Amino acid sequence: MVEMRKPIQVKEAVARVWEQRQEGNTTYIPLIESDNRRLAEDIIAAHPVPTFSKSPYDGFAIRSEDTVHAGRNNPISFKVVEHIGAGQVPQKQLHAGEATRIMTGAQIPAGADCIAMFEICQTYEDDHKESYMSIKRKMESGQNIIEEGSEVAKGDLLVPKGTLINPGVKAVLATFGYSQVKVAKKPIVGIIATGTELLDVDEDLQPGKIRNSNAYMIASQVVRAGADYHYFGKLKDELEESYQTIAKALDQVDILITTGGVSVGDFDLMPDIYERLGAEVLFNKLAMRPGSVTTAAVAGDKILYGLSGNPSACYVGFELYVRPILQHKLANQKPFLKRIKAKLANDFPKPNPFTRFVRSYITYDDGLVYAKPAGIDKSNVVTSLAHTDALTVLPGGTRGFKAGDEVDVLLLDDQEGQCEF
Ligand SMILES: Nc1nc2c(c(=O)[nH]1)N[C@H]1C(S)=C(S)[C@@H](COP(=O)(O)OP(=O)(O)OC[C@H]3O[C@@H](n4cnc5c(N)ncnc54)[C@H](O)[C@@H]3O)O[C@H]1N2
Ligand code: MOO
Ligand SMILES: [Mg+2]
Repeated sequence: MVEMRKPIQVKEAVARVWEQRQEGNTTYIPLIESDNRRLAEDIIAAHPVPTFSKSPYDGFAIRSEDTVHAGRNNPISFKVVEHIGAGQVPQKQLHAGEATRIMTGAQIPAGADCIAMFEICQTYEDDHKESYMSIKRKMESGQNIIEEGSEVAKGDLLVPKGTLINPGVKAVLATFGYSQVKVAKKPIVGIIATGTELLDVDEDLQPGKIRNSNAYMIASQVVRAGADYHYFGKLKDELEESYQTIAKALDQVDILITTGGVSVGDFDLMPDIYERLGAEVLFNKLAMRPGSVTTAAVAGDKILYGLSGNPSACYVGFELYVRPILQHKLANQKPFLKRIKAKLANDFPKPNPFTRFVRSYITYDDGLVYAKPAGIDKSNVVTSLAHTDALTVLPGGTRGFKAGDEVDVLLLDDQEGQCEF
C-alpha cells in the first residue's frame, strides 16, 4: 500500500525549518569586493562627519560682523591674508577686515564664520600688489559653512548589521576607513539532481530523457539568495550509489538540496535515504501547490531539502523554505520574502483546495501594482519560470479569483525581505 502522508500548512512548514536555523559565520573581505554582501556588524561612526568645519564653495572666508554695514552702495573691503585649497590647513587666524581665499572642501580658518562665494565678491590689488576683496552684501554668522559633525556625530549608528552592501553603503564604509569589511560568510549549499531520466545540458535529447534543468535553476536561486553552491552532479535512481553520494556531500556543505525522488513512486528513493542517514523528516507533504511533496529533514546539524523534481514545484520549494534559512545565515534581519498587496491582472478560475503559489510577474500601471501569471500554472512546467519574479499567493479553500481582486504577492527579486512569513 502506498504511504499516506498527512499534509501540513505552509506556515507550519516554514516554522518547522525556521526552528532549525543556525547562525552563519563571518569573514573579512576587501571593501572593493564587498558589493551585494551583507554586513556582519553594525557600522558605528568612529568620528564625526565632517571632522572639521569646511567651505561648501570656492570663495572667501570672512567674519560676518565685518559686513554689518555692507550694502549695494557700500562695498566693504577685506585684505586677503591667506589662500587655501582643499587638503590645506589654514595657518592664519582672521582679524577684523581680513579674508582667506578658500576653495570648496577646505578647512575654515579660525576667526571666520561665513563664506562669501566668488560670484558676490570683487577682487583687486593695491599699488603694493596686495590682494583685496570687497563685498556689497551683509553676511550671516554660519552662512555657507558645513559645520564639524553636522552630518554625523561620533557614535551614531550609520548602517545596521545585515544590510546589503550597495554603492551608498560602500561610500560610508570608505568614509570611515573600512578597507576590510566584516561580512556574513556565504553558506555553501550542496546541490544534487536525482533521476535516471536526466541528461546533462550539453547532451542531445534521447527517447524518454530530459535535460536536467533543476540543478541550474537551484544554483541560480542560491546565488540570488546571496549564498554559494557546490554542485555534486546528477544521480541515477539507484539507492546505494545515491546514498553514498548524498552522505558524503552532506559533510562538505552547510545545507544540502536534492531534487526529485521525494514522492511515492517506485524510484523515489529519498525517503529511504533519509532513513538510512538517520535524518529526522520535518515534513514531506504540504497543503500547497505546487510542491506538495517538498520535504525537509535534519541530519546532525544540517538541513536537507528534498525539493520536488517537477521544476515549478522545485522552484517554489526553494523560495519558501530554503531562502529564509540562507537569509538568516547571511545576517539579513528580514529573512522572509517581502509580501505586498497587488491586483490580480487576470482571472484565475481554478478552485484552490490547497494554497497556490502562482508563478507571476509584477507590473506597475497608473500607480497600481499588478500580478500577472507568468504562464501555465502546472507543477511540471518550466518555461513560465523564465518570466517569474513573484509568487502570487492564492489561499486554500477558495473558488477562484477574478482580475482586479486584491491578492498577496511574494517578491523574489526584493533583497530587503520582511521579519515574518
Ligand atoms: N501517486 C502519487 N504520485 C505523485 C504524487 C502523489 O502525491 N502521489 N505527487 C505528485 C507531485 S504533486 C509531484 S510534484 C511529483 C513529485 O515527484 P518527485 O519529487 O518524486 O520527483 P520525480 O518523480 O523524480 O520527478 C518528477 C518530475 O520532474 C522531472 N524532473 C526530475 N528532476 C528534474 C530535473 N533535475 N530537471 C528537470 N526536471 C526534472 C521528472 O522527469 C518528472 O517528470 O510527484 C507526483 N506524483
Ligand atoms: O508537489 Mo506537486 O508540485 O504539488 O505538483
Ligand atoms: Mg517521483
